[in-house]
Amino acid sequence: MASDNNVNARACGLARLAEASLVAEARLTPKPGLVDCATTGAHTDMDLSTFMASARALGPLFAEYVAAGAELGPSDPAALADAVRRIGVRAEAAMFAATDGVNTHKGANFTFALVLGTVGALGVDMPADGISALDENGAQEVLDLVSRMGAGLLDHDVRALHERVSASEGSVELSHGEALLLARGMQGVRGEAAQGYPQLAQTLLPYLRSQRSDRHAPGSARIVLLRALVKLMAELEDTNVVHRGGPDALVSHRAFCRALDERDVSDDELIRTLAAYDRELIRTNVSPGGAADLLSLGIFFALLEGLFTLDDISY
Ligand SMILES: CC(C)(COP(=O)(O)OP(=O)(O)OC[C@H]1O[C@@H](n2cnc3c(N)ncnc32)[C@H](O[C@H]2O[C@H](COP(=O)(O)OP(=O)(O)OP(=O)(O)O)[C@@H](O)[C@H]2O)[C@@H]1O)[C@@H](O)C(=O)NCCC(=O)NCCS
Ligand SMILES: Nc1ncnc2[nH]cnc12
Repeated sequence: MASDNNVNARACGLARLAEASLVAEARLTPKPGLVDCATTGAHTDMDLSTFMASARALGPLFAEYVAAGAELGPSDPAALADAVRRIGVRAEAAMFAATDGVNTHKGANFTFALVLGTVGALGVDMPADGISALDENGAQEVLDLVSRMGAGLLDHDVRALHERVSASEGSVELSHGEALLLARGMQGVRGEAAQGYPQLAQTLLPYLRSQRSDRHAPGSARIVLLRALVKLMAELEDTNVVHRGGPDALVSHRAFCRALDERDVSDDELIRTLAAYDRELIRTNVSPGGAADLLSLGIFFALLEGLFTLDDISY
């Protein structure tokens, strides 16, 4: 009985950190093209309250992902993927119910389902005062199991998509990601998962770890996370950008962010530049939602690694 209580307590604790990561991402300001405390970015159907309601609705399902992982363990990635996908369908429904049908976190839910199922399966604990729950090797072990689960899901979804298209007489209803997969071979969030979220492992986490020295200074986390977002946007093949602005929009978006990252501007100039870029992406209706999701994931790993506390990200 005690072990069940421990599992439930751990599941709820880790789910709270994941939910807090979604909130910290939504509240980070200014984010170009995205919903934050200042603007709704390139979105007319959602605002910060929509994201808060979405995160709150996903919280209990996040705990279910961890508990499912704890029950199954890491030995059968396909069974674990199947278990979290079944929960994920309910989580997606809970999100849409909380947002009146607006897609706030569909991609984030997919990503956190795989990651939370994995941390449950690997027995990752909650960080305690000054004690991290995960080190760099542990983070890579999580991403390796996520990659095995994601590869199976990608293969399944690509095969199912082609079967759907072949079986359909005429037009078939496709999501933005499915349309880009067929038209351009872009694998979107499914491809990121199948590769073990390379931008997280190779760019985002190394950068956050390099900034750990003054992480608790007031306002530090906000600036560090804004710079991290720029690094992500410079690299990510974000299907949101493409489905809204076409492939050329992704090329110019990544070029802008790469140049901004390389200039290593002052904090004040970073804020001014991102606020101005937000106005530009609003004008062109471009929203890098995929990068926003990966930032949420990076915040979650940073909490587990003790790089941030919940106070640090309560800006
Ligand atoms: C696996 C699914 C979740 C995939 O669903 P779908 O076929 O829709 O997949 P995609 O369109 O390819 O991407 C879904 C979202 O993933 C985010 N994303 C995009 N590119 C990347 C990337 N390279 N890396 C990581 N993540 C990426 C992005 O999500 C965020 O943006 C959305 C909000 O932006 P918005 O522009 O408003 O999006 P739309 O409403 O679609 O556009 P408009 O109409 O407004 O213009 C929001 O989702 C953010 O999270 C992509 O949108 C699904 O098939 C699935 O399996 N569902 C079952 C349930 C489940 O998840 N199971 C648990 C795990 S198995
Ligand atoms: N803050 C945000 N704004 C718009 N789309 C998002 N997808 C994930 N986070 C987002």
